[in-house]
Amino acid sequence: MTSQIPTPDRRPPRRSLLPLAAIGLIALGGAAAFAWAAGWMGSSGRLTSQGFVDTIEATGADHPGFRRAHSKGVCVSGNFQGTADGRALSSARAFSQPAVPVLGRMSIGGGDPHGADAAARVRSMALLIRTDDGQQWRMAMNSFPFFGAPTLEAFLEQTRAGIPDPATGKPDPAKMAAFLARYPQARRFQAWAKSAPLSDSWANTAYNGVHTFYFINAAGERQPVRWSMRPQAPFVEMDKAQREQASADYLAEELDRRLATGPLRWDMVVTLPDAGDALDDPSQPWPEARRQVTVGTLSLEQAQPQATGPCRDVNFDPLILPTGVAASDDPILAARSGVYAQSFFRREREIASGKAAGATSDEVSP
Ligand code: HEM
Repeated sequence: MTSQIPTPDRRPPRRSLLPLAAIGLIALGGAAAFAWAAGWMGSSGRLTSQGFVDTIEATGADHPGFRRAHSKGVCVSGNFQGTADGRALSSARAFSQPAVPVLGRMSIGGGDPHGADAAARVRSMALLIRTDDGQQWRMAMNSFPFFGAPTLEAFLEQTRAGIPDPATGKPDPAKMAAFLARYPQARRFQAWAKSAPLSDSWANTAYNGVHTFYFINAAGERQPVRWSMRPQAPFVEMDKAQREQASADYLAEELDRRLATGPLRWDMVVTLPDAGDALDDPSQPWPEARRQVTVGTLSLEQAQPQATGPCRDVNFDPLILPTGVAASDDPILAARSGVYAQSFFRREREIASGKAAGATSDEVSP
């Protein structure tokens, strides 16, 4: 791995510590009673990002200084080049500036910063695109094609179902069964998780933004989109036996080998909905036949361990958007901003107070 990744702006993101007051509006009737019972509401009675992060933390061991989710990853860097089709849909400078510098992070799902790469069902890509007009576009995408829960309350219940039972040290399967009974639409995600083949690399995996955003062009026209990064590297499946034999840092090592031979590229593709497609529920996929437009190419050139790399202290808040891109009314998207800020605050405080040796050494694994 190289050490030439440019140092990012370490100022707190503009939306850091954004309270979940807005989300409080959705806590109506039974949902509010449920959230209170679930421990997600603070003593003020409001929904809080602190409560959500507390719940995530309760699902596993403490790892001071690390992200509370997607804890294991590496920093990457490269550039983004927009297309004419991208410029027609959005006035974001990322589509018109030649080769915009990108700082990113490739990660695996889960809260264990020392977990086995190949065992992770979910792989991820986060990007910070900084354009020469002083604006930033941050995004955090996953390998799943749609989210696993239709609402915040549902996702909280799913997260709580993953908290180990003190009697067994393992999550109680009855709680996950209760979640699926209450939210049958979540079975679609379970089916994806069981059946979708895993690739043998971060480089040949597609990453999906999942939420709806709006692209706004120079004429002020607003187009709903969902974006994905589609790898130019061909898909190669990694079967169960190969995954079980792989080293703990398999994905990072494999990425280094590929980068040593040249840049890795993804096409940024946006899907446009038809009337009636869900705009505010990321658990509802849009039909495959919807129109798709290639709006840019991402090239990654370098990687670096997160403990010493510039992505460690970045909050890839998906609501930090440039002019020309706007958030939809998806309440899960809105909630992520506050929850990520809370996770960021906790991990940075642990690092600053010297409680996070594992997150600051130059070793990714202990
Ligand atoms: C309410 C729903 C969600 C919650 C509560 C949640 C929670 C979190 C938390 C706490 C972090 C760590 C943030 C940090 O410390 O910087 C995180 C990271 C991440 N999340 Fe989520 N998440 C949610 C939904 C999603 C969705 C829908 C996606 C993708 C489509 C996603 C993708 C990611 C990625 C890629 C990262 C790692 C970003 C990085 O590399 O820094 N999350 N999430």
